[in-house]
Amino acid sequence: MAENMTNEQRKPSVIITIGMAGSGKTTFVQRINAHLHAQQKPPYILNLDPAVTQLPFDANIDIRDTVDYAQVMKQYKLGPNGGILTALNLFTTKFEQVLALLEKRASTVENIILDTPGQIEIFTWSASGAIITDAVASSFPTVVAYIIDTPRTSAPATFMSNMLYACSILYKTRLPFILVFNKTDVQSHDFALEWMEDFESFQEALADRERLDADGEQTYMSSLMNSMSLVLDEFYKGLKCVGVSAVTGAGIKEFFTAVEEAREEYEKEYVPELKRMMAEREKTLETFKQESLNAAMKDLEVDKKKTWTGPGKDPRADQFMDVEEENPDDDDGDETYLDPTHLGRPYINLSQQPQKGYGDASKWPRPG
Ligand SMILES: Nc1nc2c(ncn2[C@@H]2O[C@H](COP(=O)(O)OP(=O)(O)OP(=O)(O)O)[C@@H](O)[C@H]2O)c(=O)[nH]1
Repeated sequence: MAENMTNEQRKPSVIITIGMAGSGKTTFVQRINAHLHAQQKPPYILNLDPAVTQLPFDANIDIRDTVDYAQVMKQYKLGPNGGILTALNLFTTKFEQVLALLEKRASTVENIILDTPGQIEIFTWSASGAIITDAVASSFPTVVAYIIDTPRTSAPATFMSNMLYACSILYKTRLPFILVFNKTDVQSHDFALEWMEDFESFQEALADRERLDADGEQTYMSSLMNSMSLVLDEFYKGLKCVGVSAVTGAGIKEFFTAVEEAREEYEKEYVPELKRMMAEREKTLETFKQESLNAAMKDLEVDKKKTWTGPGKDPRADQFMDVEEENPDDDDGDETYLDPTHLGRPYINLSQQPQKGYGDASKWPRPG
């Protein structure tokens, strides 16, 4: 798909930067921004962190322009994390406008970068984070850049926790994933590559730090870590890894090579899955609509056939015939035949227009 596109048609890549607090997301965004500016290809940047006080780059769209995080905390009597989450939720209600702006700029930029809140779970485990991710991924080739603080991940247990977190995000978003080992100016990421490529070397690193219980047996923690590292071995297989230093700029070129590869993966794997999901959702919705309609018609039919045992003519007979022509202003108190609420189950309101925008889940399904 991507290969056939001319430059005019080529959509920008969206890079979503995610990482633990202090891993260097903002510095990394600043670095790739400088790199792209030096190549005369300025990116379009979205800041999604309402609590950041100073940004070392100019964001084209800044959540802080829309939502006053301090005011949100005060107004809703929230703590810092609740305030950030609520601010993000409020911003997400306007995300269709953000998408419209991105679409408008799509022909003039090659990269769109999202800087996410410092507290990783606010983006990765919130409905807003999922809506934003699905929305951009349904419109543009999107990759997740998972920023890792390399020096702080050099202990096997910490490394594994970080990888498990990365794994959970990968399975949640289903998007192409790049592990960005940051701060390589302080410590090289070679140890991580070795652990990821060679399962036994990681096992050895674990064994070096293994604590045995009083009987000289493996502790529960040690055996748990061994089992989990086996699971992760599978996860590492499809991953792209780069070592960078957001401070010195080392590895940034390699990062963009990885983005290019991830883009192809998006086209090959994410897009077909997205299309399949959309078609499936459309089909389910159609079936549900038809079933609701059939059920309503059947109920109507049953009622119609009920033998009238009262005196004189069946008073409902006229209503059955008049259903289509009925004047809504004639309130005779007995016009519930076509009101599906009496069925006591969800129904499709055929008169309701599909809701456009962020809430339209059928537009932004999540593959998988
Ligand atoms: N040595 C070194 N320090 C770095 C690098 N990248 C970031 N830092 C430092 O790491 C600290 C955190 O960097 P930030 O960019 O604020 O990290 P962040 O993930 O955006 O932080 P929050 O959003 O507040 O969670 C700062 O002191 C940076 O100077 C790097 O490549 N090398």
